[in-house]
Amino acid sequence: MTLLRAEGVTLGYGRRPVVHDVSLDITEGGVGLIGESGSGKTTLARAFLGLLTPISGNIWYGDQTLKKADLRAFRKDVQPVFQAESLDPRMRVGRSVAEALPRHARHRVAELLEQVGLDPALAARRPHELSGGQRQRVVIARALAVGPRLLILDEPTSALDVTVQARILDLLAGLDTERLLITHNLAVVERLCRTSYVLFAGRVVESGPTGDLLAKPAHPYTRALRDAVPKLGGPPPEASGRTGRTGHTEAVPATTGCPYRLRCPLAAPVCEQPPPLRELGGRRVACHRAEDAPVS
Ligand SMILES: Nc1ncnc2c1ncn2[C@@H]1O[C@H](COP(=O)(O)OP(=O)(O)OP(=O)(O)O)[C@@H](O)[C@H]1O
Repeated sequence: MTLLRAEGVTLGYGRRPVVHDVSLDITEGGVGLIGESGSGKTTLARAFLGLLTPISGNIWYGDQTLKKADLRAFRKDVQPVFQAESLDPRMRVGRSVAEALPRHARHRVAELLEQVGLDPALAARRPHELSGGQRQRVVIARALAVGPRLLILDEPTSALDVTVQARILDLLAGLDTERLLITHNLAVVERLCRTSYVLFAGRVVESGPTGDLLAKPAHPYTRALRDAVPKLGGPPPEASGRTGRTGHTEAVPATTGCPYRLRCPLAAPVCEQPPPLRELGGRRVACHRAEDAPVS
């Protein structure tokens, strides 16, 4: 049984739904949630952390819905890793990590800092006295303090330069916790997630093994994302002239039929009908024209 899973979850703010009918299992080997800004990734992450209650559908923690689950056990099992800016700027980082530990285990700060590749002597510094990569390691050490089984990582490396990013990804890949990783960068999920879900306008448009998604995107949006993201270790997006987004920001999502149809090079009259999420070649895809997509 998977530790955490969403079943037909619709989420929103006030009465406005922004995530629609998403089902997602956090399976072994890492799960990536990919999509451009505003696609609903963080909203879904908040629901998985129990910070947002679904309008409909359920988040399951083992065999219980989050509503009925033992929240103490949940908070120990599932930990968020946010961006380094979430550290209290006034607090020495050793204390930040200590606060995440149970009282009887506060002596473990040095051990946790070492686990994330930091010199324990850095515990005496405040966040602004560390590099961006070091700060992100502190955030990871804090998340590891309670011995979680699953980390939920929201853009954990997006503020870092490419080489530092690669080292943080190495660190995350070496941990024996499960992970749900949220990013707009396919190169990051390629490194850390066996399975990926692509979100567009709050809907899953494609999901399946990450390697297959990248090698042969079935959905035109996955293809656009794949062709836009900078490669790890490659030139930064500015230098390559790529944005890391799809580059088609002029067309807003359609509110009827396929949400991607106003941007889609394959759009046809059939796309005015909502595409069901269907099995295709070992993955699930919500596209009427998936069979007509060029193969590559
Ligand atoms: N607190 C909020 N109140 C109202 N609307 C919100 C709130 N947070 C997010 N939204 C809206 O919900 C939608 C999804 O936002 P969300 O932050 O989940 O997207 P995202 O994919 O994580 O984007 P990004 O990559 O920029 O973080 C957007 O339209 C956003 O404007």
